[in-house]
Amino acid sequence: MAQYARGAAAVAVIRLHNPPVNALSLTVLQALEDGLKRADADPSVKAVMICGENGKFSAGADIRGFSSPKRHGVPLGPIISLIERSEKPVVAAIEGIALGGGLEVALGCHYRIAHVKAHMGFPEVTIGLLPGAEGTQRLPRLIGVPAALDIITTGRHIPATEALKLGLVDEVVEENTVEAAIRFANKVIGQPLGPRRLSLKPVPKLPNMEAFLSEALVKVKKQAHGCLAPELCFQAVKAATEQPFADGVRKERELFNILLTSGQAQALQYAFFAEREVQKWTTPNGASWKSTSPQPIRKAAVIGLGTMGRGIVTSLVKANIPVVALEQNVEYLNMGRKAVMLLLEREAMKMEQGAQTLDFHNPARLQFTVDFDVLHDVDLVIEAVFENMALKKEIFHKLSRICKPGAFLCTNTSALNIDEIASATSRPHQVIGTHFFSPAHVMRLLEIIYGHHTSPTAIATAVQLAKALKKVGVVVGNCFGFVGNRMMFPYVQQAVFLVEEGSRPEAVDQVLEDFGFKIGPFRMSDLAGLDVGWRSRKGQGLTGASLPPGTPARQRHGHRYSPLPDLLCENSRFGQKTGKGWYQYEKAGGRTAKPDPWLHNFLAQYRDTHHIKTRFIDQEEILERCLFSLINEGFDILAEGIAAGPEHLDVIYINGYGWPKHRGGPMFYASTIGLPRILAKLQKYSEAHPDVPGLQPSAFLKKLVAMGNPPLKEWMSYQSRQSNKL
Ligand SMILES: CC/C=C\C/C=C/C(=O)SCCNC(=O)CCNC(=O)[C@H](O)C(C)(C)COP(=O)(O)OP(=O)(O)OC[C@H]1O[C@@H](n2cnc3c(N)ncnc32)[C@H](O)[C@@H]1OP(=O)(O)O
Repeated sequence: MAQYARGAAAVAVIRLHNPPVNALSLTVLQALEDGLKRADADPSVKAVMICGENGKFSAGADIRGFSSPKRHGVPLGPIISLIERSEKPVVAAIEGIALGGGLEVALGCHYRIAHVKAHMGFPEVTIGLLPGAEGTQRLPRLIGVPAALDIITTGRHIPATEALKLGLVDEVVEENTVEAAIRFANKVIGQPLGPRRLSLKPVPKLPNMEAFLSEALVKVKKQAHGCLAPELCFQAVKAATEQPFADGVRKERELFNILLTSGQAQALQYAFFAEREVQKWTTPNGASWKSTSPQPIRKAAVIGLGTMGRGIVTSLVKANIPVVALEQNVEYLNMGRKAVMLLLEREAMKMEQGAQTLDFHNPARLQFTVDFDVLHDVDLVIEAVFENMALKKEIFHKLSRICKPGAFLCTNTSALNIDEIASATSRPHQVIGTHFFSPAHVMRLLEIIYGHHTSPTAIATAVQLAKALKKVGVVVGNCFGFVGNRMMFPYVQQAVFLVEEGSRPEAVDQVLEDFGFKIGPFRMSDLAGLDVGWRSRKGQGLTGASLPPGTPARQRHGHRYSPLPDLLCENSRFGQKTGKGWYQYEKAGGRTAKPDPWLHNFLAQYRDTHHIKTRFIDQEEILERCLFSLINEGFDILAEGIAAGPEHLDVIYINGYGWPKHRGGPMFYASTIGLPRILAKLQKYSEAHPDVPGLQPSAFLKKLVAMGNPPLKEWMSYQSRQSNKL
């Protein structure tokens, strides 16, 4: 709702009230309209001030309302016009946030006063929409086309100080914003309102508007990766430059409706709520966020300053957590120190642009050492050495001796068994997996893996750490590859099988990049380094010296196996770092992937050697075999209770594996395709390839189809406790 009250003297106060973020529900909008009409009708009211309850103006329209079948109700646009038409000055007092429809309300007001810590923006593009309450028409009239396009097509939040420079707000205050706005309203009583009505203003002209717009469109399309909303946001702003206000509003509405019914908006809004839902973690034995408090992390340590360790140290410093960084010897320590300092200097430069500072030259905040004893007083250790169980166990054994009793011991691993690592310590309840993604100071995902003995407090503390690092922490159970990599294995395996059968790396990558992945599986493998998987396969006895003599080249444990990735490594093709992998690069460390005739020849010879008849593989088969095998593994993960729900898998894939957010994550995508279709296709492909377990439909998928393809929200109610492997 919105509360109506009288402020000092002749100012009516309308306070938006809908905790926690004052979203503009139908009730709030109705109350806002009633308040405006009441103020208009009262001759003793000379001005109106609109603010939000609890130090937040408004987070905009209620996002849940967009997918509600009863969406029709009080529309926001007309209420904003009502505010603008008021004959009494209306002042917005912006505290906390004014986002989306909230900012549109503020733009309808004649004046805007913001608190210095407030943020504003039009994040609609991030949930697949555009500012559909006349915002695309008012904002360019107020701050000009370049700034409006930037804000509307990126959805970025801008701080009040920037808003003041852009002319988006009239005043920024450090004191009580509501009182300042009431004083301001009193001062402007009687002043002409015409020039303050944005719908009456012309859009500021640019000397080269046409050229500017065509360049801007190219940039917007390039960054969109198949997402519709940025381009339609652009079209709406363009309409403001070409048409009168009323026509621009009509165009805005038309584009808004296209987006609303596109399916992408639904996917992006699902992703928005999924990200919040996974914060409310639970485990199969009943531990949960509700009943567990995290421990404070006042000081942390990172062991190992390779690529991952460097990124993790940088993340911790950025989060203002004092860090001890440890390496095994002085040579590695110096190399690590240099690399960390370089990363931090770059981060400091970026932060200075946003008027923030980064303190990392102070040894009390960042200390480098080779001495384990220095870790005696840290609250949490993140071990980030390479994937070697024996080494990790040795380190954890040492840590459990040196660290203080309450310290949490985290291992950054992408696949190894948390329980086995924990077994090397005297405190397995304080051991937890924290799987960072590279580069660790950039990537948002943190997979948090609890073992058999991990305490709820350790889980809560790791979740809290993720928040402090501005990451999305997703809590999952312990199995080989956890959630993300476990689902990735069959996906990459299919990509390699497709190449064996007749496709090419560039063809497979193209299909998956057209689908919306930032990078296809072969480009990704080249970037990560082919030797990483090779080492792991050697460790598992799948290749290398420990392979029993006589093992068929293309079979392991009775299942199909492709030795192609091993053969590339045997030819010293490790990917980008060696300038050759599935592609060729301009030099070792180069980044521009070019199809490689050597590889094409090599593939032809390989197929000849193994009597594989090359066949043409179409895009549909590439997409389905890669994606459906990944999704199929997801159903097994859900059945085993490794993740609490499909949202977890989707958040992991969007934030850690470049899955296109506008497709909502793999499990959401599966729900939009329809589970019966996925099952039928998997059945078809598994009949053609009976020796590939990843294509055998998951029992849980079959069960859901048998239960009538229930909506994603209901899937977990069909999971049986017996199949829980935790
Ligand atoms: C016909 C024309 C109509 C429309 C034009 C207008 C369109 C719009 O306005 S679309 C909405 C645009 N606004 C947004 O996209 C803002 C989304 N929210 C956020 O970015 C963040 O929530 C926040 C910055 C506002 C706050 O962040 P934080 O403090 O980290 O809290 P949470 O994100 O955890 O949010 C708390 C709580 O609030 C729920 N929530 C937030 N915003 C909305 C919203 N706009 N509608 C509905 N619910 C919202 C969020 O889900 C959390 O709820 P739970 O605690 O239940 O998970």
